[in-house]
Amino acid sequence: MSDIAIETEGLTKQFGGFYAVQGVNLKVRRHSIHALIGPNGAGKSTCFNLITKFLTPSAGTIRLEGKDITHVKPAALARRGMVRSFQISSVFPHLTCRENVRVALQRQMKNSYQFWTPESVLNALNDEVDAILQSVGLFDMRDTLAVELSYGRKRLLELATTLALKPDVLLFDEPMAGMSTGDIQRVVDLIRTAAEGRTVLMVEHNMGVVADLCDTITVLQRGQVLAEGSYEEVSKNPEVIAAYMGGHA
Ligand SMILES: Nc1ncnc2c1ncn2[C@@H]1O[C@H](COP(=O)(O)OP(=O)(O)OP(=O)(O)O)[C@@H](O)[C@H]1O
Repeated sequence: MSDIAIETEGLTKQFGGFYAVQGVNLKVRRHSIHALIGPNGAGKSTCFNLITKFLTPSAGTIRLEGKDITHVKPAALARRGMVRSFQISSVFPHLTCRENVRVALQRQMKNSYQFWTPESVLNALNDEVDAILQSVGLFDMRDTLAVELSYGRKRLLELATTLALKPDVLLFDEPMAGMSTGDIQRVVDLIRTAAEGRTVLMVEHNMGVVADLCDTITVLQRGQVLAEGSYEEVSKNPEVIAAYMGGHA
């Protein structure tokens, strides 16, 4: 078995005549933490949205564990073990933290439509729910409605619901965006823990986080791969430095 979890070949997205992503060949090693970085407008979000199937590529292929997923629907990806985190939509505002995580666990157990599941069975899930809430630091707020949580805590709850799905591959789009310094450190620690035995691909602007957390970094510029390697390697690359200076980043 190859050690590549996600692979893109010639990945391309055109908007009108404009190439937002052009011929991107990406290899994300299994059980690594891989970041997509680059100056504003480099094509990171487009690339990420192509891989998570929120956008349809104009050309190219995407493989997950060697299987072509180019035409697989986003909802079907979760069943293949690939889950995109930090979608506000993954949290139900009028359910408590506990209920939110429980719903996600039930989804993972493919019980989501069994509304008649006896309360005793559901209660058996509570230990697992509480363990997940502990791990993200929300145990004390287990009975609080999601809508009442601060922004940072809502994001932690989203991470909890994502972890409850037990994904093999976790995808994060700017997981630190809008978070306080304290929450950033918590999420860095959480992602590091969550990444054990999993593959993580993320778009991240915070270079401190990228340096601290990521094994491999792909630098995009004008829709193409400019450089790839460890943070040490790419941060010394003169072309990368020039790209960031040009982008005033
Ligand atoms: N739906 C769209 N229609 C037309 N152009 C688009 C569309 N989405 C993105 N683009 C363009 O594609 C290019 C890449 O955008 P993208 O958002 O992928 O870059 P990015 O690297 O994520 O940037 P940022 O760091 O600013 O989020 C930009 O020039 C953007 O204007």
